[in-house]
Amino acid sequence: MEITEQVKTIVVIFGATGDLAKRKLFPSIYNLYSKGQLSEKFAVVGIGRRELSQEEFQTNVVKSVGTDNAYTREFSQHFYYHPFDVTNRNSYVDLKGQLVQLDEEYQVEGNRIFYLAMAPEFFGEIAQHLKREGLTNTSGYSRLIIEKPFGHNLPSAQLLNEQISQAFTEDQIYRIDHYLGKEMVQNIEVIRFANAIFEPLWNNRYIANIQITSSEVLGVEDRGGYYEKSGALRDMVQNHMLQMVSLLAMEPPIKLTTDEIRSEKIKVLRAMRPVKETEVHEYFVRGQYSSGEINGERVIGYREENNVSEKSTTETYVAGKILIDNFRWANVPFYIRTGKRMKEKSTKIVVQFKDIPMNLYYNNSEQHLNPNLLVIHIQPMEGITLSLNAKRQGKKIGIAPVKLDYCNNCEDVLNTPEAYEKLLYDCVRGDATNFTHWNEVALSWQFVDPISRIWENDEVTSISTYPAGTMGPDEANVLLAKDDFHWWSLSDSM
Ligand SMILES: NC(=O)C1=CN([C@@H]2O[C@H](COP(=O)(O)OP(=O)(O)OC[C@H]3O[C@@H](n4cnc5c(N)ncnc54)[C@H](OP(=O)(O)O)[C@@H]3O)[C@@H](O)[C@H]2O)C=CC1
Ligand SMILES: O=C1O[C@H](COP(=O)(O)O)[C@@H](O)[C@H](O)[C@H]1O
Repeated sequence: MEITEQVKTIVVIFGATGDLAKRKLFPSIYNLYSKGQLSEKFAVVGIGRRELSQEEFQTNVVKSVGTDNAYTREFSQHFYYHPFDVTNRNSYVDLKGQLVQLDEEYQVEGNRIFYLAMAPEFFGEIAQHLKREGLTNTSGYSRLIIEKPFGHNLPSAQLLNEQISQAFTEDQIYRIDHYLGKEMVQNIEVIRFANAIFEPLWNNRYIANIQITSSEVLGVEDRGGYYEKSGALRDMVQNHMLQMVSLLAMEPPIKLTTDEIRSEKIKVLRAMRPVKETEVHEYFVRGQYSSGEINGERVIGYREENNVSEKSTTETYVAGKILIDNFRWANVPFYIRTGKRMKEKSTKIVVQFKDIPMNLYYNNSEQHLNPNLLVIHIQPMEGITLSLNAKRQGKKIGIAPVKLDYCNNCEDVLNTPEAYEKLLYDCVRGDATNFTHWNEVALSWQFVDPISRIWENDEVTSISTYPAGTMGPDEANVLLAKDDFHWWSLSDSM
């Protein structure tokens, strides 16, 4: 039986009237509470500027949880609203008084988590006010959860890191990458290191290439302003995609501790071959969605979205080839692609094994055996598929592809905890393994910065478009074709 560790803490959410709090944070805290992972000894203080009464704030919490009954109302009684402008230093004194009072009332033993669910320009200032006004000085723990984006490029990330490091030490800082909270992303490590059949093959002798796709059907929605400055490279590649690459490529850690795992991931990021500015076009492809059709409905192009320039060259799609210059991965391409308004919502990893040395079954050169594929289905379906070749029934030597499937969430789709729920629980327990260390953030920016520099200086006309509802621009297919590979279809059923 799994032993549930009950935790006591106060969580201060900066940005508690925002979208992230409503859609992800309140429901996640509720799930922890209803599963008994949060004890009765917890309180949440929400910060925002708008005027809301205590009752209105608690009603918003109940609404975001989705069920209004005695239990959820009782849950919402743990929530307190404290409106102020985070740039106003004096307000932190009042907040401190409130935390001292709640600490006593809920007996949380001085444990405090400060969750920055706000625009990044406030991160440094909030951290510094928390320190100067003594809110981080407590008898329990004091931790900072920080949302993405962590900077815009390496220099801005360094500046931000310096600011928050004046108030919090590295082991108090929890930088969220919500992909690291996904069940099947966490499973990568287990699939690799708990199975005798994979690890011996997990290298350049047996693997031909690895493909990671994270495609979305949604467009930029109401985030045009943010996305114009970010684009898919900063929004998805710098963080989620490179994190998946590092989990797939890292060496087995000597122990499953936070430091050991992070240290192995950092080595991968260090070994990634830098893309020279002159080679960006050879290794990376970008695209922008034009109008198209998704699920039978017309959708507008990126340049017609709200808060997007009609001449925008911001990429909504990126495909790239990454090489890792170490003994294990020399010459094995890791292909990544991610984009908005694509054909389907899906995150998948396909490990393509090398062909067998000699094909005994077909002596005509037109017929090939399918390579073995290990597919890790991250979302929406969660599971693993292994594609093999087997004898076609009845025929003398006919070969048919067969699949061994494991579906993680087929029985109960609702049972998989949300990434935010898992990450919050990790933070209250002090487990930073699934958060990104500063060195990971810095190395990731170092890798993507030359690419964005080139793209930002490119001619306006140089961005390819792809119709919404497709799998991206054709150049992404050419990228693999140059190496005699192709993208494996996402619609491969489980
Ligand atoms: N939404 C999402 O799905 C995701 C969001 N993120 C990140 O999370 C963070 C928050 O995003 P999101 O919730 O969407 O943003 P929203 O714009 O929806 O919310 C912003 C919040 O900040 C508060 N706020 C803004 N300025 C001030 C101020 N000067 N003083 C006090 N409060 C202020 C707002 O409160 P009020 O309006 O009451 O002043 C509101 O609660 C961002 O860093 C974003 O990049 C990351 C991944 C996904
Ligand atoms: O961080 C982000 O991730 C989402 C995609 O997350 P997923 O869990 O739905 O795959 C993306 O839509 C967003 O632009 C980006 O900021």
